[in-house]
Amino acid sequence: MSIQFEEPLAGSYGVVDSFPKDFGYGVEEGDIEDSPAPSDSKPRILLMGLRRSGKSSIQKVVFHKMSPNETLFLESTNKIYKDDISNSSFVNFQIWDFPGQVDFFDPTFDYEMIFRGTGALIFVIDAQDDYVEALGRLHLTVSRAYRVNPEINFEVFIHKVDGLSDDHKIETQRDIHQRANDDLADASLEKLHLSFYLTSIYDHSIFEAFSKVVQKLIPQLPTLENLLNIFISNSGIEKAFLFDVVSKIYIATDSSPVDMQSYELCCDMIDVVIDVSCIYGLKEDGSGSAYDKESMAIIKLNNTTVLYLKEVTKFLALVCILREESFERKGLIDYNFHCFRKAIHEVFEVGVSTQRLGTPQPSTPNMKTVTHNGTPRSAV
Ligand SMILES: Nc1nc2c(ncn2[C@@H]2O[C@H](COP(=O)(O)OP(=O)(O)OP(=O)(O)O)[C@@H](O)[C@H]2O)c(=O)[nH]1
Repeated sequence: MSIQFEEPLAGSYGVVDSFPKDFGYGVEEGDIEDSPAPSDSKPRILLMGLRRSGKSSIQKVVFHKMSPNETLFLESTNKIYKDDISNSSFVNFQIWDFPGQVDFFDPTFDYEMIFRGTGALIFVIDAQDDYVEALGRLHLTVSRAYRVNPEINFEVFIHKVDGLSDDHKIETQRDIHQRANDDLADASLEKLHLSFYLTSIYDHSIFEAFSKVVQKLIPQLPTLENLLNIFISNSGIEKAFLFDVVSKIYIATDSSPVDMQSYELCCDMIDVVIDVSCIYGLKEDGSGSAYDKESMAIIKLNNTTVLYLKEVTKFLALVCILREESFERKGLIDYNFHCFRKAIHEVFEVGVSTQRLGTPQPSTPNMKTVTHNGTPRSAV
């Protein structure tokens, strides 16, 4: 079904007719990267950690739709595995999966080059294992990386927490947090900030954590949040997520708190829509796409909640949660959505024209410009 351009209904809800003209996008003030760009210059997210901590599993589950059980059969990674996911996803970066122990003293390992082009370094710690060695490795890795590039976001995934009780999870997080920060303080690296997440591939926590990591690398995030806030408050919507359809990570949401259940509901909706579309939505000869401009879905739950999904760009979908009574104003919601969608496209078009005009690109974080379909593009 195509997007409708209905007249707004009169009522208590306003109409989003004037999105701010200044979307907050622009080239940030900052230094221009003066070091030579590495040949492989897409922004990077590095996945590091001890052997068998779960790095490859995370990458396969989040970006390649591998089911968690299948990861049991993954073989150990022996060399750096570069995964370029930009063709299928909004998220235009490379994920580098490192083999367990990286030897910083190995002369063939050019860690300076690697860290220079890195946006985020995710260090995975197996919470089901003794983590003393992992903490030592974490310290060595982040302190080296920080010296090369202090702009990297350092993210620690306390992983495999599906095996732990709730109390044990909290205790483990507290302990790891404390020890890691003590090590940094001892090395006078208090300015190095570590963010911690409890993750597991057996639930949505890994997608949530990855969402937060990616969001920090999107310079337009405040603008997107602002647009979502305006959209939901004028449409009687309770919560809205802007999803990268392929990975199911959300690249932005409105500023009300995210509860895990709502996020899971929206993820499940995307799965249902794509699965049904793959089975019944393609042409008879199998051509066509499971997700395109026409993609939209409405699911009414038995608790008077409605889930509403609509296409925003080739890679992005908006998924909203609202009450049945608010959905009676569907015309208004669709009109507002139309304005919202237009604004999102404009946000990303500014990026393209800025780039065409040859405006200097900022150095960090590494995703500063975007292509037409909203894909951030490296400015390294
Ligand atoms: N219980 C549990 N097991 C997990 C989780 N994530 C990964 N695993 C398991 O951990 C084992 C190791 O996973 P890998 O992804 O191969 O680990 P890796 O860090 O890439 O290992 P190397 O390639 O040797 O560095 C596999 O048997 C996975 O099934 C998780 O969230 N929970």
